[in-house]
Amino acid sequence: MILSDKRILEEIEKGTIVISPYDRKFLGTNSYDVHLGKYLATYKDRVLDARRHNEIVHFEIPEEGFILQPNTLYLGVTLEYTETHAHVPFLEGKSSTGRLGIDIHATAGKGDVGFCNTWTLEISCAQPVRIYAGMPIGQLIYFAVEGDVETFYNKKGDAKYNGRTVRPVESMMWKNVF
Ligand SMILES: Nc1ccn([C@H]2C[C@H](O)[C@@H](COP(=O)(O)OP(=O)(O)OP(=O)(O)O)O2)c(=O)n1
Repeated sequence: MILSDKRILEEIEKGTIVISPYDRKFLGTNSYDVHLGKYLATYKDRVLDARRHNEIVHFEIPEEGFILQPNTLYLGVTLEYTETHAHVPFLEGKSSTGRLGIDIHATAGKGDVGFCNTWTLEISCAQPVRIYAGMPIGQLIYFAVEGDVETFYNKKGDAKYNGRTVRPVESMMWKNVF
């Protein structure tokens, strides 16, 4: 079950959903619009290695915007810091973003109950496209959970992406043992 606008508002009032900054006008019928933060990053190396810590270089989107190029993975970040303590948050693109040929996540759209942070975006594009800090980029939807949660993401000792990061966070796949 996906939460409606009224339910999202109730959860925000209870504190079980936190979205910061928050503006009522960004609440849709059953989603909340999130915006692109000013930091982007790209990997230093062209060839990535899933077993290694692949380092990234951060940069700021200038006032006049930044042109994304195809065949490059950009890491972006939502302007919004979020906390979701009782539901499963999902990050989805916006139709208007998709119609510009922009993908905002690569395979990972699901969040965990207890996730507290900004969202890292794995951005790619179909053709060159200029993007701007602060533009609407995606939407959060919230699912009700069936059953009790044993380990909330923010209580998991090995959670890789919890925290309060204003810049995108690179893959921590290297922390998995395989
Ligand atoms: N595009 C996305 C998708 C998810 N997340 C956040 C919300 C999730 O709660 C958290 C962890 O996501 P996964 O469980 O998919 O990631 P991993 O399994 O790789 O990491 P972990 O071992 O920490 O669970 O990352 C994010 O910032 N950006």
